[in-house]
Amino acid sequence: MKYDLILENIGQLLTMDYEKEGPLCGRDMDELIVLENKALAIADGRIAVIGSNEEAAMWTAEKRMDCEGKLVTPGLIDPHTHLVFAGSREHEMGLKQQGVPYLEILKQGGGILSTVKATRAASEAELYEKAAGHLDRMLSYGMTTVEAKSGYGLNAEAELKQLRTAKKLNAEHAAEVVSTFLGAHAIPPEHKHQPDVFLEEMVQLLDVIEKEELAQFVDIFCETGVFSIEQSRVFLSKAKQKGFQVKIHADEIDPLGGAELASELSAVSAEHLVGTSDEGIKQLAAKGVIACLLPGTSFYLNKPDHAKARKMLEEGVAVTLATDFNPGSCPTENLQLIMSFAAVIYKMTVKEIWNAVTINAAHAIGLGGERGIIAPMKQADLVIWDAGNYEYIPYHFGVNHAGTVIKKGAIVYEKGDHCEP
Ligand SMILES: O=C(O)CC1=NCN=C1
Ligand SMILES: [Zn+2]
Repeated sequence: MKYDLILENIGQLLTMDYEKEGPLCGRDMDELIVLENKALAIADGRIAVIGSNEEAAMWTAEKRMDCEGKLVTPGLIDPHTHLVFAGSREHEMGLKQQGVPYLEILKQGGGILSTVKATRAASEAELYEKAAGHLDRMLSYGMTTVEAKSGYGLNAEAELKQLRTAKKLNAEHAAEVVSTFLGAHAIPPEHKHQPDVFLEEMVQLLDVIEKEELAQFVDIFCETGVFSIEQSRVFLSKAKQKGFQVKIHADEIDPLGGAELASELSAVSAEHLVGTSDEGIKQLAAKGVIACLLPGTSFYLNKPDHAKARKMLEEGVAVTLATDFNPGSCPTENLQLIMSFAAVIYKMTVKEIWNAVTINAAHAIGLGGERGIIAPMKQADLVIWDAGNYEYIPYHFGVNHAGTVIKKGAIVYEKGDHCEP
């Protein structure tokens, strides 16, 4: 048969353990399937066959790419971003440098609420154009699938505007976008003294979100001065009753016990987890809740503490990593940089890191077994890296190592200057 594209002379091919049912947990994360000197063929957007270079010499295709001994991996997956928003918050850097805490800026009507003001004022077209630019950059970093949360609308009209923008991006942009409804992201000024009335308004939105298929997941910012454990429990339980899977921003600043609540509700994932207790970590492992860790955020907020990734791995938790891309607490689209932070700050091994940004990230956004792996008949989302081995990417930090990015079998990004490592 004639294939569409053949990649040959692949130095190292990371397929990830695609025969594994669920995400990799604990010590299993420190295993990596690395195939040396391979070739693969793509047809109709899917991996057709993986073989030797000698076998590939007999294959025919529209296009052949000589990977010159470079590393090829699944496309990176970012399971936690706030992609769709208007405005920016560079002015907050000065406040943070003066030691004004994140929650204090929010309390004074800044932070999330200043992004809410800009997002409410923006049109859907303006939100789309801005988010598409960020998505272009993510794609250039090798990030082929991205989760996008709402949460800068905080009223029916603006939340739906954000979610419809994300849905349109998923339909039209080369990258894939998975949506999460985070209407419970903060208490808007108009409901400052009646948070429960606001939460009920957000619950009422769930029917139209489900009808228009605008989100697969529902999330809440469970935090001091935002939403309590009890408010989070009620809100997420109502979302589950309506058929949504749930996630939770948990223990980001104060250790309220969000991880324990995530376990109680069998959430798909619990996210941030900087202050999570040892008991909370045990419960995450026991209930198979994926820990989505965001080292860029605790770095950028200059936090003295970071999520206890090593403890989580020792306890058998499934860990994934994400940028937490947002205009306030982590304004970076660069998941490769997050991989470096995970190595330095969390002391995660490079094998654990690669599993965290591929196979485990896929499971955290409902795409387990479909994305974040390279296997026959699976969608061909791949990166050819400007590097000869998988250790090089987190090691050489702060730059973009993606050479060629392939989404559904099509080349969607090619770096102009192929700089040698
Ligand atoms: O500050 C932001 O805009 C995003 C954020 N939500 C919860 N933590 C950070
Ligand atoms: Zn977040």
